[in-house]
Amino acid sequence: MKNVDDLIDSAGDLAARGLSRGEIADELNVSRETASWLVERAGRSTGATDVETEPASAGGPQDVHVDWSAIGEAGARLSAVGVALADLLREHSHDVDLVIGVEKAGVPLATAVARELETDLGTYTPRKHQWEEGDIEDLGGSFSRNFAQVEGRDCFIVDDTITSGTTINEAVEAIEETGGHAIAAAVLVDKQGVGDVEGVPVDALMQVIRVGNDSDADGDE
Ligand SMILES: O=P(O)(O)OC[C@H]1O[C@H](OP(=O)(O)OP(=O)(O)O)[C@H](O)[C@@H]1O
Repeated sequence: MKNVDDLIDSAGDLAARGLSRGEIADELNVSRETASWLVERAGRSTGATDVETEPASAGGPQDVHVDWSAIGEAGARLSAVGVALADLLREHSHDVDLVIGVEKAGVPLATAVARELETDLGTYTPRKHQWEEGDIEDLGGSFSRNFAQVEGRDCFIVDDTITSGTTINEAVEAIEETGGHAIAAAVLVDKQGVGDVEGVPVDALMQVIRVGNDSDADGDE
């Protein structure tokens, strides 16, 4: 995807296929607010009338779409990026023998990291993946039984992006609640500048730092 028009078209296609705002946000790696804004724009350009709308500021939501498909579509590139993420994580410990990938996009990256670090691999599915309706806070995430279990073990966490920080927070909490211990996390791109979650360092190969204040109503950037 090269520009916002491509994103708007994709959001419109996904909405037409019946995907929810949350699913569109997942698919396009943007926040839910941005997904709603994109779908609204797609509806305007096609004249569709069955589009849910949410208020958006005149300039649209402040978000950054991360398209890392050039890495994800080629195994060799994915492996190379896995080496870089592993190198970040090695700074925190040489004794960790479990890497937890956050479903879905974090898992292929975690697989590459686990291979590089010669560790076991586990996966965590965030609660939002099980959400259909009702209060998302009533749901819990889950660790797949097809992979290594986290109880009693130190581990690293790997994901692709941080947008709000919700998922990485949830993953750290879930690991601790399950009896594991998160030593550090690494992602490709951190849009939030998380730094750490409850004392667990969070590293990123790239940080997105917005410069200037656009239409920021608070004028505090
Ligand atoms: O910091 P947050 O606001 O929580 O957003 C970041 C999360 O959102 C994406 O997952 P998502 O479930 O949307 O997509 P995926 O299933 O393709 O990984 C991304 O892979 C992170 O896990």
